[in-house]
Amino acid sequence: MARLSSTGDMMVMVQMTTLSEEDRQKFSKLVVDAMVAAEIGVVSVYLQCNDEVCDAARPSAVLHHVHGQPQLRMPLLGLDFLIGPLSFYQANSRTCELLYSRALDWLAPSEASVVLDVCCGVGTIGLCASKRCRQVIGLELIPEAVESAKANAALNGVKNTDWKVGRAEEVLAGVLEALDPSLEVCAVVDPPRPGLHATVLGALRSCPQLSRIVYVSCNPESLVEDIVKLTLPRESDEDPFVPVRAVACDMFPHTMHCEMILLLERRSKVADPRPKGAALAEEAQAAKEARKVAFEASGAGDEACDAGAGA
Ligand SMILES: C[S@@+](CC[C@H](N)C(=O)[O-])C[C@H]1O[C@@H](n2cnc3c(N)ncnc32)[C@H](O)[C@@H]1O
Repeated sequence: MARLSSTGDMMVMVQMTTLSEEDRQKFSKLVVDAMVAAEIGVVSVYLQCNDEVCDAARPSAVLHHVHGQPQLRMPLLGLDFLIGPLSFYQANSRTCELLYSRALDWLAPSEASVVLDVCCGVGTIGLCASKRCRQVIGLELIPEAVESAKANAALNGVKNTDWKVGRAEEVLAGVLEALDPSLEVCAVVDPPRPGLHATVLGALRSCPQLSRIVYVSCNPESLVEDIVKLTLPRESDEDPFVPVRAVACDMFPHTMHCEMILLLERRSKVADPRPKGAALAEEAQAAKEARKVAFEASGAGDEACDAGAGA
């Protein structure tokens, strides 16, 4: 892994199989000497022991800091972020600024609102939002990233943030329950490729204080699945989200991949652009589909078929 800051500084993490102490020292010297001699701005080098057959090391993989700074400084939208080798950071710093600016413009938090930063990494989006809102609450799986988020808040003099380490699917419901019900809430979600856990989608959808979601996604397939779960009308709740606008963001130029930003708002807050008759017909059809899906999921359909077969 090589990570380049806009300052020209670079962090490098080299994976190797587990070596004896003596061999590791020799290998480390070769790597560091070569990188320093190359004069390409390497200011931090790590070795990671990975005995797997793929490059995704286990979270418990042993890490050795063998040269320079333990963290890399990444300036972003007027703030500074210190990041370690295990934390996620957007691959393209220039496009990342465009993406976060657009995401926060669409989120448009009021000064009185709480911003949830779900899958917050080192806290970049939440910290960039912190000046515009009352409080930021970040949720993140990787402990190193949460420690960086806390350190980055302190580094930038930001005091209105709270960071929770753990799986969003285990932490979010408790966070929402603990919120003062009079507060307005909006959320940025930026999950990994598989998208959000169903529990997270359910908690977001059923939180009445939550008026707006900005979904940042690196995988259009899981994005679509999650948007359907947030927006499909159901008989049990009156105010689902509706997709309002979306834009693709070329985070990975010269590849087939792109990042998406999608804004969702509560249906009651959005004027329906469809002609009235068409809207009613579409909703009746959607409700019919939803009833069919619920009926099939309950297994009642199978029982009916079985009964029919036996008759
Ligand atoms: C695409 S990255 C986005 C990070 C951050 N928002 C940013 O822009 O730098 C997704 C983040 O979600 C975290 N993550 C993955 N699964 C998670 C889960 N179940 N609950 C909370 N965070 C999770 C990853 O560790 C990673 O930091």
